[in-house]
Amino acid sequence: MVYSVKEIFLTLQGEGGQAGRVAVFCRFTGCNLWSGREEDRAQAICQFCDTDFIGTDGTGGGRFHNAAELATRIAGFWPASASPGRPLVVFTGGEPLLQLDAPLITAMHDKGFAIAVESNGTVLAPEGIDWLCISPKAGAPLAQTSGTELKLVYPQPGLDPADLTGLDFAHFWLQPMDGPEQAANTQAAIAYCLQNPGWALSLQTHKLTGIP
Ligand SMILES: C[S@@+](CC[C@H](N)C(=O)[O-])C[C@H]1O[C@@H](n2cnc3c(N)ncnc32)[C@H](O)[C@@H]1O
Ligand SMILES: Nc1nc2[nH]cc(C(=O)O)c2c(=O)[nH]1
Ligand code: SF4
Ligand SMILES: [Mg+2]
Repeated sequence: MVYSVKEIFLTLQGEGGQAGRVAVFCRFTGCNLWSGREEDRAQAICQFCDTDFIGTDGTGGGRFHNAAELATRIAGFWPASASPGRPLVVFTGGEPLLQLDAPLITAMHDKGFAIAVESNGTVLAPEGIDWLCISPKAGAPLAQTSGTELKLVYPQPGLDPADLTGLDFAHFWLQPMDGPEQAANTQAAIAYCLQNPGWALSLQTHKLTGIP
């Protein structure tokens, strides 16, 4: 398997239940719900994406010819330190489950990494993911109905949070949709959580702090 990677970087997980934890982010190229080109956004299934996932030209990006090569590159971003903690990689994109496979999961575990994934849930996840975050999209079929956390970008016309609470997740987050209505969306998400305490607020803390 050749892996196409937009970028690899060390940062703090900004969102969800692991916010604040140091992680190596590996952002795969490509998504099944949008081409990534601005001229296609209005026709895309997912129209609010905040991410550039085209190409392999980002920091640490490239084409990796096997799992060992990519795992070695990812592990190289973890700091050598007196307090190394448990290394964590977050596979995202684009849609990471179009590329993440069993050999890469095994290669990361062999290097001592815990594996987190950010997925839109349209593709079934392989075995062995330690922290699976699913973020459903209105108009896209949800195939992966279990995981660690469900993180719903809110609001999405046609996707009511109440229709998701029966799914098999340990945590349910509402994440305000970033964009021109970000302030109003944040207030709406807070109001929804206050009336529906099964949901908690996820802020994109990396944007608040200005880190990647
Ligand atoms: C860029 S996506 C990549 C992973 C995967 N394709 C997905 O959608 O879950 C990473 C996370 O950012 C969220 N996200 C994307 N655009 C957003 C926006 N405008 N406001 C808030 N969250 C957003 C997604 O829902 C997802 O949870
Ligand atoms: N710091 C930081 N945290 C994140 N959590 C999910 C992200 C993503 O784009 O998948 C993301 C991201 O892009 N940066
Ligand atoms: S599914 Fe994820 S990566 Fe794809 S366009 Fe939507 S938010 Fe962006
Ligand atoms: Mg992001």
